[in-house]
Amino acid sequence: MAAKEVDVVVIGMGPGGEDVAGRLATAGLDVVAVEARLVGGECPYYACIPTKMMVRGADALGEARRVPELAGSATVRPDFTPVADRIRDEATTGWDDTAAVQRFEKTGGRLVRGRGRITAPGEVTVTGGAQPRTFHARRGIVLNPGTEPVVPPVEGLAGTPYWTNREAVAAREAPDSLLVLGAGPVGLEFTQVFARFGSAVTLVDNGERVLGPAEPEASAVLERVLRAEGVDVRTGTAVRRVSHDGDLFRVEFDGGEPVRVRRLLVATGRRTDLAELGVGAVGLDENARTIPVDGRLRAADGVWAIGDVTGHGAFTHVSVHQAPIAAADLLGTDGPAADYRAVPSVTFTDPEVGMVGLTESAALERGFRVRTGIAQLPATPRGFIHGPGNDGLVKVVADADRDVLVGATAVAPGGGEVLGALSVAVHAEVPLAVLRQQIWAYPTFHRAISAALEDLGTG
Ligand SMILES: Cc1cc2nc3c(=O)[nH]c(=O)nc-3n(C[C@H](O)[C@H](O)[C@H](O)COP(=O)(O)OP(=O)(O)OC[C@H]3O[C@@H](n4cnc5c(N)ncnc54)[C@H](O)[C@@H]3O)c2cc1C
Ligand SMILES: NC(=O)c1ccc[n+]([C@@H]2O[C@H](COP(=O)([O-])OP(=O)(O)OC[C@H]3O[C@@H](n4cnc5c(N)ncnc54)[C@H](O)[C@@H]3O)[C@@H](O)[C@H]2O)c1
Repeated sequence: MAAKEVDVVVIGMGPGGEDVAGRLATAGLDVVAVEARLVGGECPYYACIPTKMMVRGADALGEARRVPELAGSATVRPDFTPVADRIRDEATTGWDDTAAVQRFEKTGGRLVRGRGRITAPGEVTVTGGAQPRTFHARRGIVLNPGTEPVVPPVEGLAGTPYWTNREAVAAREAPDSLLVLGAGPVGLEFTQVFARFGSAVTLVDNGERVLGPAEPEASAVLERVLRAEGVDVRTGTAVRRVSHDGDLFRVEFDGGEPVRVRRLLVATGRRTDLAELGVGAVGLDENARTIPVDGRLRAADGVWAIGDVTGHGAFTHVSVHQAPIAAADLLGTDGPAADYRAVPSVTFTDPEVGMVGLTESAALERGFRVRTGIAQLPATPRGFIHGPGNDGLVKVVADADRDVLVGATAVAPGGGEVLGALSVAVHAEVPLAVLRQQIWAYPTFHRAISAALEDLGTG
C-alpha cells in the first residue's frame, strides 16, 4: 500500500508529544500522532499524577501521626481505598484516554493507535492495527517514546508476578508486606507511601545510598526518616535470586537472611528501545541509551526528539520545556534554545527532596572552584517551631570564580516549593551579593536559604 503523505508524524504521545502534536496541528499542519498505549503517556496514568495522589494520602497519615506530640490525640486507621478510588476515578478515569484524544483531535490532528517505527528517512510504519500503515512525513518526524521500566537480570525474577510502577498505581490496597527493589525517586516515593499505609517495607538498593545522584546529606536524611518510620533500608545489597510460590515472594540476597513478601516492586530505572523505534534508518545509534539532540531538539535530518529519551532529565517539565522549542523549529520560527542549566527535580517523599543544577561532586567534576554552604532545618527558627517532621536541610553549591550558585538542594516539608527560589537563583545566575541582600520572610522554611548562604561565607 502506498505511503500516506502528511506534514509531521509524532511517535509517542507523552506530555511532550501531546504538546508538540497539538501545537503543530493548531498551526495548520497535517499531523499524525502514533500512540501504542494511552495519549498523555506515563505521567498522567502511571507516574507523576497517580503517585502524587498516593503521596497526598500518605502525607495526611504522616501528619495525623504527629498529632500526639503537637495537638492531643488522633486515631489513625489507614485505608488505601480513597487513594485507589481517586486514582481510578479522578486521575486516570479508569485508565481511559478518551478526553485526551478528543483534546488532540480538536486541534485537527489525527491519532493512529499502534507502534510507530522509522522505516526509511521521512517514513513511519505503524503496526499493531488490522494492517500496517505507512506515512511519509514531508516536514519531519518527532520522537517522544518515553521509557519502560528496567527489569534487572536477577535469577528467577522474570517468571514472577512482580510489580512495576504500572501495577503499583493500580493497587486497591496496601500489601501487608512489600520489597521495593531500587531506591531512586520511584522506589522511594512508593516505599514511604505503602509504609505509611501499613505495609512492612524492605527497601533494597545495590548502590551505597538511597537517591544516589543526590547530595549525600540529602540521602542521609531520607534514610534516617525511612528507618524511623519502620522501613527496613538495605543499601549496598544485591539480590541473588527471586522465587514465587503462588502466594509469597522469596527474595535471597548475597549474604543475610532471605525475606518473604507479598509483593515485589521493581524500581531499578528506565530504558528505551531505540532499535525497535528504527532510529538506525536515519543514521542514529540503535544501541545508545538516549538520542542526542541539539538546542532545537534536532536529532537527525528531518527528525526531532523530546522527553526522557533525550537524556536531559526524565521529568515531565523537561519534556514540556522541549516541546514548544521543537514545534517552533518545525514551523521555522525563531526563539530561545533549550537550556538545561537549572533543571529542577523533586522527589516527593516527606520531607521532599528538591534539587536544581549541580551537586557538589558534579560541580567539582565539571572543574568549578566550588564552595558549599549548608543549613540544617531543625536549627532554623521555622524548623524549631515545626518540631516533629522537621528533618531536612538546605545546601547551596557556588562557583567561587563567578560568585553565583550552580546548584542547590532543599530537603524540607514542601522542599519542592523551597526549591522555587533556588531554581531562580541558579537559572538567572543571580549574584551571591544580591541574594545575600534579599529579605527572606521570617519564619519560613525557605529562609533556611539565607542561613545556607551565610554558611557559604564570602571570598
Ligand atoms: C513512578 C513515576 C513517577 C514519576 N513522577 C514524576 C513527577 O512527579 N514529576 C515529573 O516531572 N516526572 C515524573 N516521572 C517521570 C515522567 O513520568 C516522565 O518524565 C514523563 O512522563 C515524560 O516522559 P516523555 O514525554 O518522555 O514520555 P512518556 O510519558 O513516557 O510517554 C511516551 C509515550 O510514547 C508511547 N510510545 C513509546 N514508543 C512508541 C512507539 N514506538 N509507537 C507509539 N507509541 C510509542 C508510550 O506508549 C507512551 O505513551 C515519574 C516517572 C515514574 C515512572
Ligand atoms: N518525583 C519525580 O520527579 C520522579 C519520580 C519518579 C521517577 N522520576 C523519574 O524517573 C526516573 C526513573 O526513576 P527510578 O527510580 O526508576 O530510577 P533511577 O535510575 O533513578 O534509580 C534506580 C535505583 O535502582 C538501583 N538499582 C539498579 N539496579 C539494581 C539492582 N539490580 N538491585 C538493586 N538496586 C538496583 C540504582 O542503584 C538506583 O538507586 C528518574 O530518574 C526520574 O527522572 C521522577
